[in-house]
Amino acid sequence: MVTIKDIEIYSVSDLATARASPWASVSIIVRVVTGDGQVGYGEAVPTLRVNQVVRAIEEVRRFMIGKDPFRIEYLFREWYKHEFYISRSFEAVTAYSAVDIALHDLLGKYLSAPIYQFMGGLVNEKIKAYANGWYNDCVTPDDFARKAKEVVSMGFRAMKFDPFGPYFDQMDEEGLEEAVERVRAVKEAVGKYVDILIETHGRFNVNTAIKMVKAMEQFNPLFIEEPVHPDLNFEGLAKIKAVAPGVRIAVGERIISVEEALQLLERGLVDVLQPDITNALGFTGMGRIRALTETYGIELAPHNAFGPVQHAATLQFDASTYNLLIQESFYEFWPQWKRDIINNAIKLEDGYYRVPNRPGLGVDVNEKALTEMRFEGMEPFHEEEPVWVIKGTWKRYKQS
Ligand SMILES: O=C(O)C(=O)CC(O)[C@H](O)CO
Ligand SMILES: [Mg+2]
Repeated sequence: MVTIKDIEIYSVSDLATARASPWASVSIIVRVVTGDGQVGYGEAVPTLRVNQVVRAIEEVRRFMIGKDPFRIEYLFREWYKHEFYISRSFEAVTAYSAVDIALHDLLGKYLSAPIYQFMGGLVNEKIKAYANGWYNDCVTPDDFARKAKEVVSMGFRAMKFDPFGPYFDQMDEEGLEEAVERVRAVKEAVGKYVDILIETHGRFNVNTAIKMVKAMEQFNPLFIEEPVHPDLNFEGLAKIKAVAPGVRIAVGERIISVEEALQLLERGLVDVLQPDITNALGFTGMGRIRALTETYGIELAPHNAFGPVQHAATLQFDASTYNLLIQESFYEFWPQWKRDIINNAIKLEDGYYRVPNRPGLGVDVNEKALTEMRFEGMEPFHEEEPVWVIKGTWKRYKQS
């Protein structure tokens, strides 16, 4: 019988080159090794949790060693039985998600099949992507317009950005005006047929979010994301739906269970769900969430903001997903060290990624990079600019 011999955990970074994405300036990669020498890779969420997540993966490792890696559903159920807080703990969930991704990678390698083959088979050979991480240091509308044009020239037909500068909870009239001007500049720069997606990062209280959504409706965004604070704010989302029923609302990057997805869906408050394979229980959780969204007639736009193993895993999931709207990608805007973690990059062609059809995740992890880039400790913390924004954008450009 094939058994799990070890789970190696690699925190990797080169803080000197941390660019647009402070929350992902460290990548947490797991490497599951079997007794007969095969390896599978997974990835976990770092966002100001690196040390805690590494400890949580060590706990999953304690349970996994000696087990049969192919009993994927059984292993999840067994760990669910032991891990008392798995329905409540982000750290417990991202730790398990990373290992679940690696188990699928392993299974694919043993079966000589890409993961999409046993997630339902190939539905989409090419995945439409939207760019994120492209607008670091953009402050004025001109800054945004210039970079947006560069994004289009790379082939992207869709892009997401957060135009809200340094506002949190509330936003005054000047703040709203600045945000509207930034969005208008991007829309004019990219033209009618390139989609714009407005990121809010769960910043606003309900009253502010309502004003914001009404002001942004004129730009026909593909969706507006996390318009209110992210604590499953059903009442807030309901008020937004009531005043702007035609605006598509996306949420879900922070959900950690299928049950949380259900709570959003059954209330009819969400138009696009954004589960993340690294914090929604890996392929096991994503498959269940996908079935739910199909039942409710909701589209998926998986969140994908951390690293290259997540990127490859998400594309495998997308390949077998019929109700896929669009796929987020930071890949083109990552620093080189992060791109180097994968040897055979998945290239963007006219705004689409072609899904690799090689076994497992379909990519080769650069093991040398994992050891050379080893990093101990947490990501940088910045008093003025929260870790979750694109670097250099927590600013106003008008001085009142
Ligand atoms: O990619 C997104 O949609 C984000 O919101 C990016 C982040 O700030 C990130 O996910 C924080 O962990
Ligand atoms: Mg987001």
